[in-house]
Amino acid sequence: QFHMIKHEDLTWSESLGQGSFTHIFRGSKTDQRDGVTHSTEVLLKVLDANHKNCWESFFEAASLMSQISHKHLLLVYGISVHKSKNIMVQEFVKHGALDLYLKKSTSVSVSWKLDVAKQLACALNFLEEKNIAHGNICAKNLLLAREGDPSTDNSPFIKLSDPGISMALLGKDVVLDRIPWVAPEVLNTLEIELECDKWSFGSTLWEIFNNGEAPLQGLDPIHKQQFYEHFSNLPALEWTELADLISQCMQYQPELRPSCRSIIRQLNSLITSDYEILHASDTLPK
Ligand SMILES: N#Cc1ccc(Nc2nc(N)cc(-n3ccc(CO)n3)n2)cc1
Repeated sequence: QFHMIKHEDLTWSESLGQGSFTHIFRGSKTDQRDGVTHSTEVLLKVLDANHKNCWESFFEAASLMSQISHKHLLLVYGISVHKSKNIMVQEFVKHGALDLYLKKSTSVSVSWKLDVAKQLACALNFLEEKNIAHGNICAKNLLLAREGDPSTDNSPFIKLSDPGISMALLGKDVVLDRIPWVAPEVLNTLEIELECDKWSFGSTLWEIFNNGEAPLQGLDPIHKQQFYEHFSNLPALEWTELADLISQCMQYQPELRPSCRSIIRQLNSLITSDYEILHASDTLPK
């Protein structure tokens, strides 16, 4: 169910960082189509050699992304296995991960952030309709394909990345480090259900409206675990309507979390105009 890409058709460029048990590199792939050689810029995601036992889960995550296609889901061209290297070949998304982009950009507008939130909600709605749980929703896994330009007011465009290695195979320390994105019930079951993605969506909303700042970033794993044991909530955003949506998503009882349709409806009803005017100070152009 996968397109296999020959290793000799891949060119490797610089390292772009790492994820859980993976390294990512910029690169390119060449392929012949009707006798013509095409070279495409790609993102090469390599599974660490010392986590080779995770290769099924690594490729399962990729196959999830290539069995279904949606404008806000990352395109996976295929996989390449060479000696001990397991490689996922993804479309190269121009502006990279949203968390880094938000940290770098001094001020993106409230409507820009809402637009990104709506796109993520649409991607989740699409997955929910197919009864597919993603399991790793966070700003680091939102990729910015188009910046959107404040002056011409054209909007950003994001793509949701692959979920990566499944929770069951990640160590407890990695799972604890994913607090508060990982839903509380997952700590016991290590199983990902649709409701888990709603919890993660709430945490990702918090990140987006806190300019990419990671929630609970200062806490060590023990204190992160206590955050759940004490049924704590993230600090509320000033924008109460948005803070309400985040707390609906981040309810400890999974069945009480809103459907994607409800999330989309609530996002659409958030009036950016008065909020933007009320808080014009923190959205001044750079
Ligand atoms: N400077 C810079 C820069 C870095 C990366 C890209 N592009 C890209 N394309 C993808 N398909 C996936 C990713 N990812 C980045 C983190 C993750 C974790 O999941 N993925 N980055 C573009 C610019």
